[in-house]
Amino acid sequence: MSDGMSKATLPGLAQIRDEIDRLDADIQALISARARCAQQVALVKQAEDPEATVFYRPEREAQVLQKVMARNEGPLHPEEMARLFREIMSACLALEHPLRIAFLGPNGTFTQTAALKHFGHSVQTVPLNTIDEVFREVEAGAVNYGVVPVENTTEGIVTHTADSFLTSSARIIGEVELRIHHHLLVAEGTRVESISRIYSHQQSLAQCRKWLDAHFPKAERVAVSSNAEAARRIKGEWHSAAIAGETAADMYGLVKRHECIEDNPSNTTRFLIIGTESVSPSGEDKTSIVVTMKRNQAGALHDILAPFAARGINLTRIESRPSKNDIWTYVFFIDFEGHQDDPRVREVMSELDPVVSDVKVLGSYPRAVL
Ligand SMILES: O=C(O)C(=O)C[C@]1(C(=O)O)C=C[C@@H](O)C=C1
Repeated sequence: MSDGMSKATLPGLAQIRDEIDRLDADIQALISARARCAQQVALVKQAEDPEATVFYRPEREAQVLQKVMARNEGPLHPEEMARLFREIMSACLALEHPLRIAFLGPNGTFTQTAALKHFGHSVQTVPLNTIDEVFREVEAGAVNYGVVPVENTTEGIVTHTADSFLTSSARIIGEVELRIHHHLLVAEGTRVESISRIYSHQQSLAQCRKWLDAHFPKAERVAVSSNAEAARRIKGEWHSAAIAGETAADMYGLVKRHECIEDNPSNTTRFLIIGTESVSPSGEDKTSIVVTMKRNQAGALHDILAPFAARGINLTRIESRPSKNDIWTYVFFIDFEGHQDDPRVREVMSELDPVVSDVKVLGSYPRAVL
């Protein structure tokens, strides 16, 4: 016992369980009281803006989770405690207004896991076939928000997501990071010696390249549209395996033959939450912009970065992509710390204006808490 309680001073099992029952009743009453507060909040929000009531408030949710973690005294880990509150808030928000969240499907993808990590389990997740469709459904208002992958620590930027922002009116309203663990999955009864084909998404095959070279050098690697699709395919193929995550394994009733086979143990993917509203400052925010350079402009990158450096604003990502409009012109995707309403950020934006051909704010949003 870590707190020095010896066996002799421990209360009996029945007594401890009585105490747990009492605490559970208290916790339950408090959660119900909290849920009633959320119902009142919903009425206030509706009264303030009856035409376009915005129930989901990412900045407030981030603050609630930050407070939970800051005041946590153990023995539960701060992130574990925040995850519990994540679910309580998710249930409270569902009472106010149930959310529909589109994600890059099918069911069982890492993107769905990211969506549930961000919004909690009281939302309805809607699988869509492509990143384009997620953007379209969000813009059309057919769903409340969307979740798309944007970068991976091993494989870099998800170009399709980045390029979608060039033409879409959707805004970034949040981010979520997920540690990606890949497993080699087989159908019940498949013998490892008989595996001649391995299905997965192209990015996952790349993230497990060294492991595959070492363990299955002869197996054919087949890229499919998602890890969940790979898992679905091997259900009836006794000579095949799939590389996918925990959720897909559970969903399709597969056996994990080898666990955590990713080459980089800190393999992490960052996802963006997209919507149509702008988010108020939370105090711990990031802003994403896309800057179109002028053609053949000497020192262009320096001109873009100098205003940030002058104000000590930390850049968290900078990525260049070909602009879709003109050959040999480029756009820069830049993420930095701060909110677009911060005076320092406003100054940077007004300094950028004359030195670039275009600058578009994709959104300011709370830094990922979990
Ligand atoms: O504070 C609010 O605006 C609420 O609606 C309450 C609450 C919560 O449960 O704490 C629920 C949903 C919002 O996204 C943010 C917070």
